[in-house]
Amino acid sequence: MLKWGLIPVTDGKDLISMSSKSLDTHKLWRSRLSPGLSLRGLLSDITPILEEVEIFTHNLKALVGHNGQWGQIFPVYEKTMSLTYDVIARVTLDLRLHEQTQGRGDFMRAFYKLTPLAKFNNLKNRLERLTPKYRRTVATNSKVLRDAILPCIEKRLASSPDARKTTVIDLALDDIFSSSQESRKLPIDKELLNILVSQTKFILFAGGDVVGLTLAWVLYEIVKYPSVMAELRAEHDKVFGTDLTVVGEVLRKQPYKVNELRYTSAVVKEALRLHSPNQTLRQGSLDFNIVIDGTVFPTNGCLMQTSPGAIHRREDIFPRPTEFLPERFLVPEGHLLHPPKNAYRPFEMGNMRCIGDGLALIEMRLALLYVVRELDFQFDWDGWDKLQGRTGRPEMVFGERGYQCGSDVGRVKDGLPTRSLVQFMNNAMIEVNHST
Ligand code: HEM
Repeated sequence: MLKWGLIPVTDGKDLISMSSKSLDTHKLWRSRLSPGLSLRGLLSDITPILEEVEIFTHNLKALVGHNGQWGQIFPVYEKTMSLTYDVIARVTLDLRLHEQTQGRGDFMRAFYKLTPLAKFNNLKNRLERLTPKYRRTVATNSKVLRDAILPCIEKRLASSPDARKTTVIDLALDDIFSSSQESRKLPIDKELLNILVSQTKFILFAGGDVVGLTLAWVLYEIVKYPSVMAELRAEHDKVFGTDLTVVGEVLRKQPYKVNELRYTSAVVKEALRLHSPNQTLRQGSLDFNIVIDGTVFPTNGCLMQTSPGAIHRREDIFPRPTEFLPERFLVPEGHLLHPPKNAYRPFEMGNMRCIGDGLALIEMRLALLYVVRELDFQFDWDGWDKLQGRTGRPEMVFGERGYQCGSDVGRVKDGLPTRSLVQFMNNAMIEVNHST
């Protein structure tokens, strides 16, 4: 069922689709794709992530107001999304999308034509797949993606055996060729090439929107809680010193320093607690039943859904559930706020647990490190309503203008309309050069 849903995006040759057919194949490919996303793999070449975070910061700084004023309103979600796709494409395959510098390109346009076609297998959706329009959309846009991905894979294949290899696909290729008699060169088996294209698309699908969304929520929460913002800035000063111009240099020499940002990490985790994916899906099987109060529920032929977001807001598990309390992730075991074992699960658990959690956490920590000491933010829904010509009662959920809406992983209402301002530090305004 999951495989059927993913066919328009990945041709059904991706990690999740593999799990529907054979858990062993899923396990093998999971082990091949994981090294490039491991903490060690990512920190061994942090430059691509840093470069993209630096562009993100530069772009936000370009939107501050002049003379210490708040700048124009912009949906910050669009910026966080461009950042995450630029990062993930580089980390996966050294594919440069340039979404942050050149705006929406052909690749992402094609990608976003395909992803809404990932749907449940029901009569209506089966009929849709028979239409010429559906077939045309899939064929045209899949070609755009393949034409961009294939040359990158071929370049990786052609690279010298001694060249330093850090991307997800590079390390997967190392594994494939280390266990076979063949050497790492073209041409390779056509089906293997198809699988690599499919896995690349799937990694973007699984890890793109969700990181962009979470980062927007992190910003939302830290603006709501000024004491958290202050603590973040204090930690950044403590770990990296107060000279903001050397942060990149320090990180390039000592990437492991990012692990010293314990409070920043806790802030990201707490934002993920409150704004977790609404659902995750697993394929049921003959050998897996759910037992509730002694009643056995077979799962074969069903999709099972969990909702980490709902668990994370249970008061009996997470006391003061609606408050933003990063200290939950800093207090020792046994403390009332310490999350009980297995309760905190934004990346889910088990053999299909997220393999991109390390990248997500590093990227968000770095974005905060670069941005919060340079800029202040405010969210201006009233100003946004005016710009959109909206009148009438504002839409709210739980008394807040900022809420999650939309389908799939969702999006932040109105893309989180934001204004930014240069941050004052040590009574001196940080220089922001509007012309760069
Ligand atoms: C805040 C960020 C993220 C969240 C909340 C998240 C959440 C999840 C969850 C809940 C699952 C498990 C689904 C299930 O159990 O059925 C999952 C799987 C997965 N995620 Fe993530 N993810 C994030 C970022 C990423 C990133 C950045 C990548 C890639 C670079 C990624 C790649 C994957 C892959 C490949 C799987 C499938 C694993 C498998 O089937 O073995 N994710 N993610």
